[in-house]
Amino acid sequence: MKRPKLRKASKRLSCAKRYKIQKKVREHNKKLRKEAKKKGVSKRVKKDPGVPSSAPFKEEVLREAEQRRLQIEEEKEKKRQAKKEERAQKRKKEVASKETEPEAKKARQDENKKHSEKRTAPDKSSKRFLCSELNKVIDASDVVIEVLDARDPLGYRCPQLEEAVLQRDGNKKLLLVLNKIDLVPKENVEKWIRCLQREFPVVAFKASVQIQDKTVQAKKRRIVASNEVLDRSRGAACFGNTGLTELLMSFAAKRQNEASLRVGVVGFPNVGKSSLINSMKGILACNAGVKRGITKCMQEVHISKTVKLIDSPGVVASPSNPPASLVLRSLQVEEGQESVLEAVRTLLKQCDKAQIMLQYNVPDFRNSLEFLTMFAKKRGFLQKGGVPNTEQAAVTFLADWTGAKLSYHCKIPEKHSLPAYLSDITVAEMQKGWDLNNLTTGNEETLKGVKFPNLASSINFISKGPTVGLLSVGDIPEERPGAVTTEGKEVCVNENDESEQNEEAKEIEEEQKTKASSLTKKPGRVQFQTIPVDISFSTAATDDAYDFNTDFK
Ligand SMILES: Nc1nc2c(ncn2[C@@H]2O[C@H](COP(=O)(O)OP(=O)(O)OP(=O)(O)O)[C@@H](O)[C@H]2O)c(=O)[nH]1
Repeated sequence: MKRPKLRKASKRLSCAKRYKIQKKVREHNKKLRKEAKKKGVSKRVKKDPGVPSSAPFKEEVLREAEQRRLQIEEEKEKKRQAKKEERAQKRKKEVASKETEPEAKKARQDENKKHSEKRTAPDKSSKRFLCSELNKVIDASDVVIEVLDARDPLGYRCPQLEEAVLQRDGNKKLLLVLNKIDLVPKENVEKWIRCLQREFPVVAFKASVQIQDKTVQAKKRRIVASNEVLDRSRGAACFGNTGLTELLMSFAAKRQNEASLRVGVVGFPNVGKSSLINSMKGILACNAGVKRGITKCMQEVHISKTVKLIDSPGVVASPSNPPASLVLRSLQVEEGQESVLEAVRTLLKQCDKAQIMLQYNVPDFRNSLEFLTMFAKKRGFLQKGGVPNTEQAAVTFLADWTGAKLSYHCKIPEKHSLPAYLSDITVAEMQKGWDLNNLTTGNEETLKGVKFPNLASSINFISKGPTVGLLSVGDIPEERPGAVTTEGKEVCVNENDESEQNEEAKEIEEEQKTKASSLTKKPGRVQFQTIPVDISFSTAATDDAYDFNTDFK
């Protein structure tokens, strides 16, 4: 009898055949892996699952991880710097050996070098280039406007710049513009105007920070279809521009010169030079922004037939200034000479801790790292696994201090004396030619229009006095990449700063101790720390601060 046919073929195999197939599959996979290795394709990295929210001591674990990450980064940075130095030394040796080569060859090489230098464009970010551009602006100007940040007018003054303007030929006039007055209490602004007026004419100014269109056509279009709500917002409003324009135009009209009045706008980086020019022109003629050192070259902008404004790069601050001044007025963070975390530490030391806690809505902190960790959480600056991004927090914090938001103010010096380069005669000379009555009424109108923060919501900042600037290209040392490290920072220490330096050393030591202790801890054991930490990851972190400026009636 014939057996009925099965519907499906059986999967049963002889062992020999099964082993043969398995062997073939193994060989095929091996081949694929080999090929991938040759191409450099590595295995997919497993995703970090992070710390689960239910885990006990999540805060401590995250903080430890962050501190470990920072230490690893620091070590990497140190290694990088060491390599750079090694390379620089090698280069030096090479140069030294070349010097011993025959004279004729050397001369030929020099000639080639000269040619190539001529061909290559100058490095626009170099301090020497910025300094030479600034000098060009001073030379080309009839009137020089020194822009000061109203939050620390004394700190933003540069004696070397003022002296240079007074000493140049052509009877140049110097005018002080107190910018960003909307970030300072009114009574403080008034006192500063009175104080500074003893030396030079002062104009109070609030630049518009929302000018966007770049062309004159766009400006016309904007006027036709203006959005009332937008234009009346605090940022878009500009005060003091009409007064300053009239002042310059009346000065230009009094001159017996047909050429237009050239007005150089100078000051430290991010003080608002470009914003001032844009506000006076009414369009975005110069690039402005929160980033420091945007302006690299001089730029002329006609604001009327008789007046021409010249934008300039920021004054180069001398490394001999106190660290707090350098943090706010030099570009050392942008140039990589100082880490942003260190800059924040220096800055925090200048302020009242309680006011910082109130302003940023954070609980008490022991050091800058702890502050930044809490600040990062408040703002929602988190990395993978919920680790607070302290670096981003530091950048934001620093931008607040130099940019357009944070309100802080400095006290006016009790005693006033003229600086060495100014005499009563020079002061009188500087006041000549200006319509001073017009200037006073213009300032009064500006002060009436601007919405000021009140004293209670403004941070009390301790000014370090005028900042030393480098005005002569010869004073600026040749820049060697990576030559200055954070540890080897060249800072002039005067007697007053000594105690500050000791404090700083203590703080660094404390921070390092916390790092070291967290690293030596045995895995699985969590140590208790009595740090008040806010664990609410509120999305409205920045909104819950009480705004003292708003009338909630
Ligand atoms: N609140 C406020 N912010 C201002 C004012 N003027 C300028 N700013 C802001 O300050 C920052 C710097 O302004 P810029 O005009 O780029 O400063 P700058 O001096 O030209 O800067 P550099 O190009 O670095 O030399 C920007 O974020 C501006 O929005 C002001 O009157 N009030």
